[in-house]
Amino acid sequence: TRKSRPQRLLKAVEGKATLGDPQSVITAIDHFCRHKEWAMNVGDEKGSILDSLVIELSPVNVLELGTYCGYSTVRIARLLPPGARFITLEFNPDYAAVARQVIGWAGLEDKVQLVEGASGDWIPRLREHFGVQMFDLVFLDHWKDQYLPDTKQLEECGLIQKGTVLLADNVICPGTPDYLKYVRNSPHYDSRYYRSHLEYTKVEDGLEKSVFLGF
Ligand SMILES: Cc1cc(-c2n[nH]c(CCNC(=O)c3cc(-c4ccc(F)cc4)cc(O)c3O)n2)ccn1
Ligand SMILES: [Mg+2]
Repeated sequence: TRKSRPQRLLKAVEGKATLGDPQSVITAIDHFCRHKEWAMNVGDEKGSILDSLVIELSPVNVLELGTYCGYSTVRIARLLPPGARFITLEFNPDYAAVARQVIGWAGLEDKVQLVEGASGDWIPRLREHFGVQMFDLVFLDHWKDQYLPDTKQLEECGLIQKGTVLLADNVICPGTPDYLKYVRNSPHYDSRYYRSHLEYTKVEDGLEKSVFLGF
């Protein structure tokens, strides 16, 4: 059967990128998605905003919801300080299989723990299973209707604490209206919108950065 889009994206990485060079993997994926086939990676424009926030935060414990092909996983992992811990959750086994190879091609497999399964099932188990107490940064990029319930579950499990930064992709397109209303109206979050565009297009989209102020 014909290869899937993630598999074709992986072929583009293997054909163009240099093994062990994260930037070349990022460049190869952006080139493929801009000139060959669009794919739902965070992309280079929003990716640069993500980079600057990761550099500024220098987080030790990072959670990503929605690995997809591992593009944002590579963008984040390449900037983490030594000894940082990065867990990324992927629901779709085919996406996860491609992401493992993309992350491996970037030489970042030792920095990332890719966990397969639904966010709702894994969040309550992250502390006892991975020994993580709280996250400094959570990148939300999975099913858009899952952003709010998963944020509430992370709060209830104590994995979001004072100072934790939530960074949400696609708050305009496809849109996460209930999540946006929650973080913007809650007295427990200081929220800010970084205006940008839907990856590889001129359509408006952006990232919402929300700092938890504690209960
Ligand atoms: C752990 C866990 C993980 C997941 C999970 N893993 N991977 C995903 C993918 C989610 N991402 C998207 O759907 C998405 C869509 C668009 C888009 C599409 C079509 C358009 F026309 C315009 C925009 C753009 C984007 O940037 C997106 O990120 N979900 C799900 C559940 N549990
Ligand atoms: Mg996205």
